Amino acid sequence: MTLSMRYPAIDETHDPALSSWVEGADDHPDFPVQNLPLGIVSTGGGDPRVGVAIGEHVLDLAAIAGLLPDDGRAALSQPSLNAYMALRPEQRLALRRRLSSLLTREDERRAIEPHLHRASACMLHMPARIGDYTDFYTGIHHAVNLGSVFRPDHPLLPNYKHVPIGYHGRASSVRISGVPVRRPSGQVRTAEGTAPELAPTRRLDFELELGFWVGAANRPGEALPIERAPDSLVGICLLNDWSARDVQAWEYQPLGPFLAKNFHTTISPWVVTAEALAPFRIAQPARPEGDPAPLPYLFDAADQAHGALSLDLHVALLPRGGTEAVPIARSHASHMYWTPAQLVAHHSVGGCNLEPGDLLGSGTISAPVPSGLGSLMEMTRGWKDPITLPDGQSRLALEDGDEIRLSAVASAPGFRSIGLGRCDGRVVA
Ligand SMILES: O=C(O)/C=C/C(=O)CC(=O)CC(=O)O
Ligand SMILES: [Ca+2]
Ligand SMILES: [Mg+2]
Repeated sequence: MTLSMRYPAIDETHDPALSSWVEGADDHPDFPVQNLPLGIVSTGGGDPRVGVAIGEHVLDLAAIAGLLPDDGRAALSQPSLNAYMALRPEQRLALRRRLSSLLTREDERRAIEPHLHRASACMLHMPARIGDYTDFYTGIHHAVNLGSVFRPDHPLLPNYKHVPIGYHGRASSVRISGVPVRRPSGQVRTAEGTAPELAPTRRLDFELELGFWVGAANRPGEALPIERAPDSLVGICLLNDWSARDVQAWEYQPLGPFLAKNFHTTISPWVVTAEALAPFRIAQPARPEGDPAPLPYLFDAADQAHGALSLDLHVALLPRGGTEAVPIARSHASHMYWTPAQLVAHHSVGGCNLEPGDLLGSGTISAPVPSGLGSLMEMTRGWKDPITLPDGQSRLALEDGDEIRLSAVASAPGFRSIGLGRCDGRVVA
């Protein structure tokens, strides 16, 4: 195996000239035939099943199981993608190639077209049963910004550049795009030195993150070497780690975030596969001069050469009562200090078994510029400077009725861009 083959290769399914017979798919910003993301959908009150997004349509894979590769087909007749995520890389690749051919070849159209549904008529469900969700802290600019508010004396703690920092999140409250986000109550202190009270959070915030879906990985007690980590990264999504910052500020020491971040996490419902991402892998930016080299278990030359992602990330706010979402931040996935493979290698190094359907959050991905901040706590410089919206409203924290929309586009010269779909959540009282 050559170094560059750790991740799926670019093949005929990424050809920018490929055209689908599905009406409108070629012009769709997120889901042209070069993407083929998988999700769980139902139509007309039917059972949830595996579907693939193509333009404004969804193809029901359970209904065309007979046309899919024999090896691995059973994984696609399930009400979740956990079995798909457990497939071997070559099985996942064979499925993608078959789907690409079915949706581009005119001679397949008659057999396939009856099983296409308009996306607007489909209900989307959680893509997988998430056994465990872990949130990392790889956005180094976010870590510096947040640290300067929480711990002005040491914004970046001395471990940051040696160990991928993370915390075990809460899988049960991860929800797909569109599910309203109820403002949580929690213990807060109104002023330093006063007694805490139980109150609805006054510092509700969002976090711009990517989610990494884990597939077949390691057995309990066995570390997964970084060289094999790419096989376990089956796809990505957008992730908004809603945060109650006043609760967080009071509760987080010494064990880290707890109730401040476990009430609701929003993800985009489509799994954009590792295979689809082949053209969008880039080198991990070189560590600044003077930063420590990662320990050997976190270092792989191929991962450094291909393990980062070329994804533009966007945040928009649709304010309460508003009709138009306002762009409030734009960042890029290359601001992650650690690659997804490094996160997997680190998570498993002590023998913790990762399972198909586990979800890893990147941590908030802020860019090192004022227009690229991935949370309100950063944009307001620690609740000091409100942001002003075009309609004259201003915000320090999110208000009831506000909606946050995350989006992302993968692009590379010579390839068709693909998107991650929607990751929206509206705050309710
Ligand atoms: O104490 C801190 O520095 C802050 C920690 C977090 O907010 C945890 C978190 O969700 C990290 C992230 O999204 O980058
Ligand atoms: Ca987070
Ligand atoms: Mg758990």
